[in-house]
Amino acid sequence: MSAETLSVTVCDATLRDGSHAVAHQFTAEQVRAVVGGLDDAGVPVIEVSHGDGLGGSSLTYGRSGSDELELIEAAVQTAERARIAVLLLPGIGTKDDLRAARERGAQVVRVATHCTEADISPQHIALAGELGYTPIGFLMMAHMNSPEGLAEQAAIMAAAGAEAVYVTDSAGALVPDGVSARVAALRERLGDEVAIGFHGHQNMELGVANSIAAVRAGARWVDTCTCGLGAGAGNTPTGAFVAAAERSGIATGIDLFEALEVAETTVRPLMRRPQIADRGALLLGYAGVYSSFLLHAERAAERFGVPVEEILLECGRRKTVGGQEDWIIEIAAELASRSEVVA
Ligand SMILES: CC[C@H](O)CC(=O)C(=O)O
Ligand SMILES: [Mn+2]
Repeated sequence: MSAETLSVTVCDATLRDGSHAVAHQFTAEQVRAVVGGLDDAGVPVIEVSHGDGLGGSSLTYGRSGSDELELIEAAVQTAERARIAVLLLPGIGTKDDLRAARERGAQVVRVATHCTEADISPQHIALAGELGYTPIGFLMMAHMNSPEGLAEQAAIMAAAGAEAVYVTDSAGALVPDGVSARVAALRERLGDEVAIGFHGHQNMELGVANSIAAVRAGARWVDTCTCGLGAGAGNTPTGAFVAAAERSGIATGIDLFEALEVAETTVRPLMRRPQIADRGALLLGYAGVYSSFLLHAERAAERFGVPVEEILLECGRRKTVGGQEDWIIEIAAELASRSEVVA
């Protein structure tokens, strides 16, 4: 296939992954402004949910400032062309959450599991199909499984009815070769009936390069966030991806200049800190730690008076996965008591 014929569906996840970066405090007014701008720019799919997916509002993951169903409804009412997507992690979100979001007009759902636990997704994927969603599988922390192992997991999601399955680099730990190998393995295992997606994080500043590598290896869905707003150092920035894709002969259908306009006028003013790969964020990628652990680790570091880097490196050594946010506190407490013993 020549590079000129490649085209991808971009899902802008600013209003979901970006929710981590604003402590889940998006308002309906902000959702309308962001969705309006992205829709005008031609972004075909826009994801809106708590950062940890439907039902994520909790003490463990952080309480939402606004009811996420109202945010989804605001997005649906604003979008003229774009489809609104939601994220669901079985065990955090429930089947009732899936039904409620569908009633508010969400059309696409990504059912997310750890990269070795696709077997907890079939009932949610099947229900999503019955409800009329486009069901998509989302294999998180993809660096923690081999290409072949990940392909086996993807096959479970595909058999349940997923129309696409994502290689999700939750920790921003993959380099382009690792992305290509995983996408190629899924491609070979799933054939042409099921599309492959890629979701990247910027912890080692490879979001755009990894996304282009994914497309070259056969991915046809790519996740981005406007201004990169997302967990850790953020996600593959929408503007940078659209520009690099255009220069690489990959069609996104998105108007670069309009995407940059919504970035500068609507999303950048919402940012609480710059999305950069500073020491903590970079170590997430290097140590292979879930991007959304960064803010939890920073809070624990302050509370226990220990270096955030030590917490993150220990999370990496323990191979922590999503849902184990409470370990961050435990690790910080242990580090603090060890340093007391030394003193
Ligand atoms: C907790 C859900 C998580 O933020 C999903 C995601 O975007 C990822 O794994 O990268
Ligand atoms: Mn993410």
